[in-house]
Amino acid sequence: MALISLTNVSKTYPPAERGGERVIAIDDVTLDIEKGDVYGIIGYSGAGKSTLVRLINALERTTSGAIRIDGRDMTALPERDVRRIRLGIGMIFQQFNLFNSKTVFNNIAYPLRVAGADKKTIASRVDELLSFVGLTDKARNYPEQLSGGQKQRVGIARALAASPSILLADEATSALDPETTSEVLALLKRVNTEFGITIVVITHEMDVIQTLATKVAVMDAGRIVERGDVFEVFSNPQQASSKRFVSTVVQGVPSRDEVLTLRQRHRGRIVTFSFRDGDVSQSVVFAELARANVGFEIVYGGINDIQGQVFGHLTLALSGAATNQEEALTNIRSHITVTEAGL
Ligand SMILES: Nc1ncnc2c1ncn2[C@@H]1O[C@H](COP(=O)(O)OP(=O)(O)OP(=O)(O)O)[C@@H](O)[C@H]1O
Repeated sequence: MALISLTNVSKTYPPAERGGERVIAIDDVTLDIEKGDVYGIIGYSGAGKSTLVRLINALERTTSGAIRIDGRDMTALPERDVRRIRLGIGMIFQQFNLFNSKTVFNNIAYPLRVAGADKKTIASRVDELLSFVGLTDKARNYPEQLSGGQKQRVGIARALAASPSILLADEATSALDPETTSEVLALLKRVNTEFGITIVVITHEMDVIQTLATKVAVMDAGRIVERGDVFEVFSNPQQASSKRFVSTVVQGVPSRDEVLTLRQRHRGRIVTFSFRDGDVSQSVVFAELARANVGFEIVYGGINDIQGQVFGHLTLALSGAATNQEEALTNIRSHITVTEAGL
């Protein structure tokens, strides 16, 4: 049984003004997240990612459909029971949402106090968490005395205080610089592997997906348009909208504007070859081009590594007779994916 299970979930908001349209933020989403998963939710701004997470946390109620946490339907339970289940779900945010008037110690202690834990239990649990996030020496400091990365580490410690089985992370590293992002991602990885906590991460950052997520769902206009293993979805997206989104975050795919510039610079046909671990080597492409007497220039490219599995894209401007180019591309297409750049 999935730890988090959404069945035909929809969420609509009333129109912002009289006579306006209702906003369909989530549109008939069915999704299973298994215990131990790190599930990435990605997609353009406004796709419905944050709403989805607020529904999982029951901070908002669904318009229709069921959300089960460990088999219990949150949408059918009274508020008292929902509150108890919510204690088992930690949450971290882009802007950290710490209490600025409380010390680091008291921020982390807060959920334990709300749950009615005694002083001794609180002290030992907070010490344990401070040590886990590497901030033992900051216990008496206030949030404003901390760097962004340190604040997020406090956020993580606070989210873990009540020993949740699920951690929801809404753009948790988007306000951090790349180095600090790596540190926080490494910490989240440990949260998953050492404590077995299931993590749902909303992000628009490739780093987060690359280093942390095991599975991913791509959202577009309130729907999940594609889902699955991270490497599969990123190296070979199937749906037009996920192709579009993925191409904006992976290395090596020229954007539409870049393709326009490439077309101004090069007269020939411009094609992108996509390689994945386990495919034939790039030398097959060059051999087929040479065999058909097709000239080329390498005009764009890049490699992506997703937890040890590699895929990449190479864009070439071709020259030579059109029939020769077609013959070479037909042969290459039997080995790897070939797309006309910009399509
Ligand atoms: N409380 C609300 N009232 C009305 N409309 C809302 C509300 N919350 C979200 N929406 C709308 O629902 C849609 C989905 O919003 P949501 O914040 O979930 O998207 P998102 O994918 O998280 O975007 P972002 O990446 O920008 O945070 C948007 O059209 C948004 O305007």
